[in-house]
Amino acid sequence: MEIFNYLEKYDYEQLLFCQDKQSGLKAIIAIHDTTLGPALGGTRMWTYASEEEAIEDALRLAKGMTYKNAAAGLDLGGGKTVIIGDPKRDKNPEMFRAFGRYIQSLSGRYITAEDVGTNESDMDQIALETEYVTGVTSYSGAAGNPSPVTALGIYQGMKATAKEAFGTESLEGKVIAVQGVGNVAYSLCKLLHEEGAELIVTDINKNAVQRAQNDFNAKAVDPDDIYDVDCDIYAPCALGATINDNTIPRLKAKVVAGSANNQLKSHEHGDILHQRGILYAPDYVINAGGVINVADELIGYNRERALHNVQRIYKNLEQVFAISNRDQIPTYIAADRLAEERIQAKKNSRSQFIINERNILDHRQ
Ligand SMILES: NC(=O)C1=CN([C@@H]2O[C@H](COP(=O)(O)OP(=O)(O)OC[C@H]3O[C@@H](n4cnc5c(N)ncnc54)[C@H](O)[C@@H]3O)[C@@H](O)[C@H]2O)C=CC1
Ligand SMILES: CC(C)CC(=O)C(=O)O
Repeated sequence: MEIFNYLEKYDYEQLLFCQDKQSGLKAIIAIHDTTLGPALGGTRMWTYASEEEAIEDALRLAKGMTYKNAAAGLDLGGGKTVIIGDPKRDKNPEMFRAFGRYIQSLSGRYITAEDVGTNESDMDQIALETEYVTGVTSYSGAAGNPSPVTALGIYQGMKATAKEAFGTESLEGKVIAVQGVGNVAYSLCKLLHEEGAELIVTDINKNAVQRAQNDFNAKAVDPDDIYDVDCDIYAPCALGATINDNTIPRLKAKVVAGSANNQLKSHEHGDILHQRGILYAPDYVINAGGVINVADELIGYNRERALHNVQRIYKNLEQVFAISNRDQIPTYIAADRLAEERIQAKKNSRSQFIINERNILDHRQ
């Protein structure tokens, strides 16, 4: 990868490599855009096939956070971290403390939270070294695990999408295929089950599948079969790029709405969904619940306010669908326009975030 070419092409600000031999930390922090404020985005720990794959993931996820935070109306820019390693085998507290010191060295330009492979205890370790971490449990007024709130946002967004596609927001009796039943999707399945939806689930983790079968009467299929099942809604809740050339022709659903980041392998797959009449709820609009929740920590966490703000996802999606219908464009382009307009408006008066100006962190208690 020609790194500077890539950074220039998609207008990234910063890419940092952080290494700590003693703890085994190998982290990549990508900061995409801080026009709206400090970059907030989670830390993913994953076993990447190569360093290049890890860099690409960090970059793509960071850009997604810029758009997510902008579309959600947050005064925050976009960034993300990936830690290379197996979260089940390679984690240790010192690793997250070392990572926390690297975050601290950025003086607030980047704030972290959980993502795939990391949890509240990891954030608590980071918090021993830096205040620029959210989703922690270790002090009063902490937001804790964002996943259930992300799930609530997906549920709201799925209802808005169902209303647009089926003429009713009710999910009762709808058949919903859920790919990956981890932290977010387990809570999502609970809400869907309570509303009377029929669930078909898959996961590479057999225990996760078993739990969904026991708790929600879900039907289970093998991981690769989830694309072929007869369903109304496909909910990708595992990793990215599952909407691609191989899977689109197999989808029976009328709606794609789930929590995974970067669901479209590339932009053209958003065009193909549009052409096929499959309504796509843009990933970074529908899955903003977690970041809305942890961002509230920055102004003194109030759960009631955070949950109230998460309800905005319903309206944000209605706005995306209205732009898409008005301009006859795919929903992913409509969402990009919404986010880019907000960033551009701010860019007219200022650009990068620097710590010694008034910003969201001024409210931190
Ligand atoms: N946790 C949060 O609050 C947020 C999460 N997201 C995104 O939502 C997605 C899920 O996040 P979490 O639930 O936190 O992660 P998780 O790690 O708890 O759950 C992901 C699940 O997907 C399964 N999985 C992985 N590859 C699979 C495959 N090929 N087929 C079937 N299952 C597979 C895993 O075994 C795991 O159970 C990720 O893409 C994440 O970036 C987005 C916004 C916020
Ligand atoms: C998990 C969230 C709190 C932040 C994030 O990284 C995301 O929304 O993808």
